[in-house]
Amino acid sequence: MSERGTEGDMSEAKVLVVYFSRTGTTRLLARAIAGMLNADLEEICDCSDRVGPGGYLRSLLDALRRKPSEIVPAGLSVSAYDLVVIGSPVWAGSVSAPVRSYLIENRAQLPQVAFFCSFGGRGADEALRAMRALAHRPVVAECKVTAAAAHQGAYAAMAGFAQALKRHLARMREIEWIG
Ligand SMILES: Cc1cc2nc3c(=O)[nH]c(=O)nc-3n(C[C@H](O)[C@H](O)[C@H](O)COP(=O)(O)O)c2cc1C
Repeated sequence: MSERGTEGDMSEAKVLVVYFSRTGTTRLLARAIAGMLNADLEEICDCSDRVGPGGYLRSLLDALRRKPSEIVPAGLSVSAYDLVVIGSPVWAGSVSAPVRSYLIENRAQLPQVAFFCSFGGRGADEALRAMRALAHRPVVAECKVTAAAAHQGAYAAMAGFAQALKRHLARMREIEWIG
């Protein structure tokens, strides 16, 4: 499912924010960062039933087994963007299965990447490490936000993350002009 950003002061850099969210927390963060970067937004939809206790258990097992899940093919092509920002909930101290699949399926076409995750209280660094390893490329910036902070609207970390990404994109533009 995709939503288009509007034109603004970041109009020269094309940014896509992609995320998976089982219960809405990572979606909150994704919408916030997409707004800050005037980016397009795409939700990863997977084909497994992840609702309720059964869905929780299925998600936990997928994560423990480091098993990618079947996902709906992406609607927006990552190769059309200068930067792709990818967000995942932390599952069992790692990346969620749908984001694992997305990274595996799209990594050959990925431009520059940045990652964020939402989590209950532990395992965010490991999840970000797993995302880095799956992407097979250097990462511009990373951000982790607890679910509690996300639901309180505490987006200071996301604002700092967005600033770092804007600075990076501005530097890239300068290098292109000089080159
Ligand atoms: C299967 C499963 C495993 C989880 N494992 C962890 C974990 O290892 N560490 C943690 O801090 N939170 C863990 N959580 C909590 C989620 O990371 C957290 O609630 C997150 O913000 C949910 O994002 P979402 O609402 O976008 O799905 C887990 C949640 C699920 C469903």
